[in-house]
Amino acid sequence: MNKNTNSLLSLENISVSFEGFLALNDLNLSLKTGELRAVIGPNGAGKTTFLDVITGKVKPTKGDVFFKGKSLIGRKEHKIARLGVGRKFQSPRVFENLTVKENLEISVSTPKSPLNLINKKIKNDQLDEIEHLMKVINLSKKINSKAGALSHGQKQWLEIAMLLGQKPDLMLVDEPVAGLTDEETDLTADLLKSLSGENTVVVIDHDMEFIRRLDSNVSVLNQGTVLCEGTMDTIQNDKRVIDVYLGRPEE
Ligand SMILES: Nc1ncnc2c1ncn2[C@@H]1O[C@H](COP(=O)(O)OP(=O)(O)OP(=O)(O)O)[C@@H](O)[C@H]1O
Repeated sequence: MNKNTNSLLSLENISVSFEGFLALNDLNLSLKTGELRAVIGPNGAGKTTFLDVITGKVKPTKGDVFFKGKSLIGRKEHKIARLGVGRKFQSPRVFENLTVKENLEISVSTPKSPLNLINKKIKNDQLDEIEHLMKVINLSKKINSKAGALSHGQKQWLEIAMLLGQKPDLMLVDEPVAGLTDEETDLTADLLKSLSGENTVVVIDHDMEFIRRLDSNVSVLNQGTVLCEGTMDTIQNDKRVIDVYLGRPEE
């Protein structure tokens, strides 16, 4: 039974064992609809495994995951995606030889089929949606550019828009600013921040300036469990977080 009935997502007492090694160890974490949540932690803390459990890629050895009141345990990855969980991996996966517009056409087309694109069966409301998405990611001027010609940051934003086009109820975004310039990093934070409220978003990253700019609640993972949760100011002043992750400024 889902204990957190107000939550969109809740992981309850989740453990994952890889041949006896506990990558997740009794992890509890829940999210409300419309929330933006950052998840940070040292290398090997279990952040990727946490996402893998939600998407059904990894099966927990213990515990339960509830999404929209339904248990996700035992469901196949594509079924979980169909239930409304969307994931963006670290490196952008856009179609480089297609234009920005064509990439977005694929993401908003239903059912997803290249034939829909070839036949130009894009409905008016889908065209409105594409226009809206291009404004969200500020790429309206690049509408007819090949995705392959975009900067790394612009590709990341295009892929975020493609994910948005699928209208998931939950977006999982894995290290979106790795390799981005400082300016692109700030713009990515502002973009993700602007999505909260209408969208529920989990962002994993190591870049603390980026996490601060998200201005969201932060969950700190360590050794497969949640060490601390709260605002950036709260977690930055938490002795346990300083000890295991942030470190102390050099004297
Ligand atoms: N398939 C696997 N088999 C064995 N051990 C694994 C497997 N996947 C992950 N692990 C181990 O589980 C632990 C958690 O890994 P995970 O990738 O979730 O951490 P992370 O917080 O995402 O780390 P990073 O910040 O380096 O990406 C690590 O010690 C990792 O070596």
